[in-house]
Amino acid sequence: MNVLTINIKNAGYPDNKEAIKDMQFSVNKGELVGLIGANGAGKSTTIKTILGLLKDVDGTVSFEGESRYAYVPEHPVFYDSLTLWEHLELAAASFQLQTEEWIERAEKLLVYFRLEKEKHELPSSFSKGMKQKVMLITAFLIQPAVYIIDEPFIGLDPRATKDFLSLLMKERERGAAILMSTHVLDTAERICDRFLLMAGGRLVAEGTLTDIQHTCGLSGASLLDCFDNILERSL
Ligand SMILES: Nc1ncnc2c1ncn2[C@@H]1O[C@H](COP(=O)(O)OP(=O)(O)OP(=O)(O)O)[C@@H](O)[C@H]1O
Repeated sequence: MNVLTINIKNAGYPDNKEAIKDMQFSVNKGELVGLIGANGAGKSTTIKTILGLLKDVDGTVSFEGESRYAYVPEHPVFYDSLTLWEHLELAAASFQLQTEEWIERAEKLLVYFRLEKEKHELPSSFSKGMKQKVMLITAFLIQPAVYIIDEPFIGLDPRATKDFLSLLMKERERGAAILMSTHVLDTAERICDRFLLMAGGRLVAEGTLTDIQHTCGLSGASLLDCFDNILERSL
């Protein structure tokens, strides 16, 4: 079942209205889809389009029914005067989560990501990885139908990456649909069900690793080798 469906003729910015073109794809319930592409390929623009942040959009983005989504940005943003816990309270209030339920989940998530001691501190003073963890905790707290995650691996240490991935897999088992942009192709290759490869603002290949290997005639090749091959051909 499609939870998120994108059908974009073009989208972009006032001075670059066609930053992405002809993007059609969907993300299904319980599916983890990797959005892959070199710098400037159009991944963030695709995500901004899905989030409704761009004015210059010719096309449609639809979420199934009342599906709620959580967005985890690459660069975390916080309210300067709110503590970590107050950020969680704000998220819980915005999504009208049941008090006892969210508090129990929040406490567990803080322990899981080893931030329980910093509960009443201001995230604006946290390290990069700690800030990223707060974003992840907020998203996992909401338990949305769709996760949109922009490059999650850069700030996280190896243990936090492992913990994040195991929670993400649990969310997928729960039925969450996940769209995740990343440059970390070996991890993406290991965890994603399907890939969307972008270059020059367009989708240049999509499917499972086997589909993509088939597209470039490189049976058994890594995602990185397939991606290089496709990029060379699309130049
Ligand atoms: N605010 C903006 N105004 C005008 N053009 C922009 C803006 N942001 C991005 N672009 C252009 O849109 C295109 C796609 O950029 P985008 O940020 O979506 O790439 P990306 O795949 O997310 O790259 P990266 O991996 O570096 O984050 C690029 O040509 C870029 O120059």
